[in-house]
Amino acid sequence: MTDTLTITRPDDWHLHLRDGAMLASVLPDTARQFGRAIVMPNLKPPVTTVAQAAAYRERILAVVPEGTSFEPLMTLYLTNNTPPDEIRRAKDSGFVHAVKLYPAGATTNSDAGVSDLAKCYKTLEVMQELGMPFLVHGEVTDPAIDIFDREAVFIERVMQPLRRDMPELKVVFEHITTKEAAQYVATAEGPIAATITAHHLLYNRNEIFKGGIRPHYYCLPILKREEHRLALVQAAVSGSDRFFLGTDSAPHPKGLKEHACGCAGCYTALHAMELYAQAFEDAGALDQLEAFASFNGPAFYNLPRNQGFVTLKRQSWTIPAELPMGEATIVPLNGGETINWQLIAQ
Ligand SMILES: NC(=O)N[C@@H](CC(=O)O)C(=O)O
Ligand SMILES: [Zn+2]
Ligand SMILES: [Zn+2]
Repeated sequence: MTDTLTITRPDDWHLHLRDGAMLASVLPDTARQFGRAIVMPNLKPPVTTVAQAAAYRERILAVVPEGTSFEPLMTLYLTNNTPPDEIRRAKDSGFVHAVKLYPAGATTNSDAGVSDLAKCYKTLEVMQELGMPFLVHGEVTDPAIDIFDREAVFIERVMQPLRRDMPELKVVFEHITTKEAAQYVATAEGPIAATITAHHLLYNRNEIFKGGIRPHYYCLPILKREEHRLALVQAAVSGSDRFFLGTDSAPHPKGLKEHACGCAGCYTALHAMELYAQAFEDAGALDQLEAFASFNGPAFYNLPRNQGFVTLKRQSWTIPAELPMGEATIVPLNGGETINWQLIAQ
C-alpha cells in the first residue's frame, strides 16, 4: 500500500476565485496546492476584455501569500459581441490563456453569456487561427430538456456542429459529468480535452439527497447517476492525455447555499488534491494521478510543467465543517468528515 506520493506540483485548470474579500480569503487555499490555475471570468460584471483581465490579474497577485509562487492564467468571457481583435490582444498579452463559453443562463453569472454561437463565428475563427483554447460550459439551456440530460444533448446540438465548422479550434469540454461526454472526448477527432472535478469522480446524484436535501453537493453540471461517475473515473485513470484536473472550486457564502434557491457550486480548493487522491486510490490508480494533475494540462495549453513537487501522505484529518472567510462563511465539500490523505506543500 502506498503511504506517500510525491508528484510534480499540480495545476488547477478550472477555478473560481471571485473578487474582493472573497478572493483574498480563498486564494491561499489554491496557492498552497497548485502552481497555476485557469481563472474563470464569471465575475459580476464578467471579465470580457484584456484590460479587465489585466486588472483582475493584479488583484489576484496582490493577495498571493508571501513566499508562495502562484501564477493565475487568465481567461476572457465570450459574449455575443466579443470583437475578433480582442482575441488578438489576448494572444499578445501573454497572460490570457483561454476564452470561456457560458451559454446564456446555463450557470452562475452567465446572463451575459452567448445566446447563439453563430454570432461568434468571426471571433472563433481567430481563436482557431491563433490556437487560443475555447473552454466550454457544455450544457444546453433549453428548459424543455431535463437537467440531467443537458450535457449529453449539448454534444449533439452544439459541440459537434461547432467542431465540424472549426475542426482546428482547441476545445476544452469543462467539468464533464456524463459517460457521453467522456466517450466523446476520448474518441473525437482533432484538438479536444476535458477537465474533471474531484466531486464528480467521488459522488453520484444520490449524495444530494442522502437523508434530506444537501445543498453543498449541488453544483452545475449537476451530479449524475453512478454509471456516469464510473465512466468519468475510467477516463481520468485511463492514461489518455485528453483528461486533466479542474476542480471547479466555486465558493458561495453559506447563506446563499443554504437557501430556498441555493447557488450552484462546491468549495474544494482547501482539500482538492486530497479528494483526487482518494478518487484515484479507490480506482486502484494512484500511479495515474501525476499525469492527470500535473502533465496533461500543461501539454494541452502548450505550457511547461511546474518545477516543484508536492507530497500526499496517508494521514487522516477532519475537514473543517465551516471556514470563516472574513465576513462570510464557506462550507467546504465534505465539511466535518475525515479524509485519508493530506497534502504537504514543499
Ligand atoms: N460549477 C458551479 O456549480 N458553479 C460555478 C459556475 C460553473 O462553473 O458553471 C460558479 O461560478 O459558482
Ligand atoms: Zn461551468
Ligand atoms: Zn466552473
